[in-house]
Amino acid sequence: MPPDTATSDRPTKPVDAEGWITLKRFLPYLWPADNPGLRMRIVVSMGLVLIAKAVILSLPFAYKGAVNAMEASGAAQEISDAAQVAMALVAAYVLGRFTSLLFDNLRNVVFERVGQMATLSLAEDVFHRLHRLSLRFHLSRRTGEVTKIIERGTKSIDMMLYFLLFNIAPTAIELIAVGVIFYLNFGWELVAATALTVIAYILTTRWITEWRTKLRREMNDLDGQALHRAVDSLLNFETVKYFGAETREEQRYSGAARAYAKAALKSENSLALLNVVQSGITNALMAGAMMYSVWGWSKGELTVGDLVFVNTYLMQLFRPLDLLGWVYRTIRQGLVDMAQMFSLIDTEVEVEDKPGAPALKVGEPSIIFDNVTFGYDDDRTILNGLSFEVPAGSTLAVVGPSGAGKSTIARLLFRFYDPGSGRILIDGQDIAQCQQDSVRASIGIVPQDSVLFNDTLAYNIAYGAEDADETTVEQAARDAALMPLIERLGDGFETMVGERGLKLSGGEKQRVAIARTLVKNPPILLLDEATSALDTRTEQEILGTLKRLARGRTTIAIAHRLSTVADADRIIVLDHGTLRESGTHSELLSRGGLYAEMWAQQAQENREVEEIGE
Ligand SMILES: Nc1ncnc2c1ncn2[C@@H]1O[C@H](COP(=O)(O)OP(=O)(O)OP(=O)(O)O)[C@@H](O)[C@H]1O
Repeated sequence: MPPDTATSDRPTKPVDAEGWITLKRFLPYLWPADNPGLRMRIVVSMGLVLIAKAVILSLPFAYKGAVNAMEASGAAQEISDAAQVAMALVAAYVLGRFTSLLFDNLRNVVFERVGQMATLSLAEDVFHRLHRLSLRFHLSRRTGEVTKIIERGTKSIDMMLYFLLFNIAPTAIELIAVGVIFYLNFGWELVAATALTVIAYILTTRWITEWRTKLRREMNDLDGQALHRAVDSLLNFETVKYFGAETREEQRYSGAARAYAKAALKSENSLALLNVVQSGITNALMAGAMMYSVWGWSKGELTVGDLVFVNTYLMQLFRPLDLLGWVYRTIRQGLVDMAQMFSLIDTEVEVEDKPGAPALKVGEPSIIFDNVTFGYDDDRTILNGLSFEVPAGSTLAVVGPSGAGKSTIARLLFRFYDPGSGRILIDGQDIAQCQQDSVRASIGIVPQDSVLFNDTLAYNIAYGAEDADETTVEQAARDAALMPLIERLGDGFETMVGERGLKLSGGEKQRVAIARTLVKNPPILLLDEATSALDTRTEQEILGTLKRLARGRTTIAIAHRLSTVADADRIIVLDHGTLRESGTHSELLSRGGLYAEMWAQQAQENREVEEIGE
């Protein structure tokens, strides 16, 4: 499987092979190695199933006995004796039914926890995995579709456990037991007829269900697409409004939703066909078996009790068999849903820690890019043999035309990707050989557009460190010059910031991002065009705060507006992924190269803007 592309359907293997693979993956959840308590619950509930089945299998004997006793004729005493026997047998029959129901429910109580725990641990596994997947996966995923896959997959596990243990296994046992009982009481003909019917039933059910599975897959895909359209459209509500595109969005959503509704209808209709075919097969056997009993009775070989006996067994057998069709369908569908979810779990993690990789230890936070070559895709190189050094405690500015690869430097430093060749060293250690968590822990970032959680200001600031207390959060807010805003807001630190922080202005969001980074207190700081989305006045204010943030830290500042980084200790100019120039602002200006050209151009633009302003 190509890395990080799991949101699409699984590759087309034969359905059975895929089903078995999924079932094998599912076994550890069914029989958790680290939880003997749950395994005991499964054993006990299976025991209860067997007891309930044994009771059920003995019932037709009582029923037959009662009917045969009622056929007694002769003296009043004989009839009265027969009535007593029939009465006792009928009582035993009813008691048996009740006992079997009791055990079935007891089994549910014992088993409930197993299903819940299996669902829980599967959901936890998927969530754990999703957050560890690479940036590439998250950039290409569709959030709505992924949540739907998880929801369907985790729901299936409970159903699968239940059906496998309490329907398929006991029904198989019942089938064998009924076969033996029929053989001992009536000979091989009835056994053969029952066996053939069951085989025909299973094969037809399987055949129709395979076809239905394809329909279901189509339906799932269309459902995911409709949900994706809805989520994407709602997330972009601002853009929709800017372009007055409400109707366009409605049409797009409606198109997807209608396609889903059509597929769902097709799937439902195919279900009706399956039910009719199944019922036809089972009723044919019922008719044959009953006629066989009547024929035997007419020849004096069988009693009325035998007719009731056969009838009761077949009725009992068909109840779970009737369900077997539904169970088979549910299991097939569950397998499809779970296969999709397991493929999410199996998505290859692009950036992995090497076994036994040490944690990055930062004493002197120097950064070295040593001949780094990198491309997001094999056919396009973004950084081409890039080398530069940022001494500990200094500030390096990275400038260059759009698309030159500036932000790519930030992503590589964070180890969102590993370089194709070359090394990135922090304090002399190759970050590709260190634990990625430790690399990320040593770097703080203020991106161009900070996205906040839909929670309180305090929550968003405290997010910088797991153990941040109130004092730390307050101090960070003060240092990030957030206090005037917080004092203005009615709920202070407890103010909700809205989805993705939309209730705050761009400058305010950047201040929250700065406060969050102050809470993290990393030795290395990355400013990725941190002020380029702001107006000039807010930019100046935030730049002041950023300078305070950068004090004492090794800083890489990626910038679009050269004036914001003119005082950096060193500036490198990137062009098409290669280092074109490097030096201080004045050195670069006097060199008259790309930097001087960009500087002159931006100065010209500023003058034009000022003239328009006048
Ligand atoms: N995830 C990605 N997959 C494929 N290509 C990408 C990806 N991210 C960026 N690129 C491409 O890599 C090139 C460099 O991108 P990068 O974001 O590093 O440029 P930049 O110099 O920061 O540009 P800007 O100043 O416009 O932000 C661009 O051509 C971009 O299209």
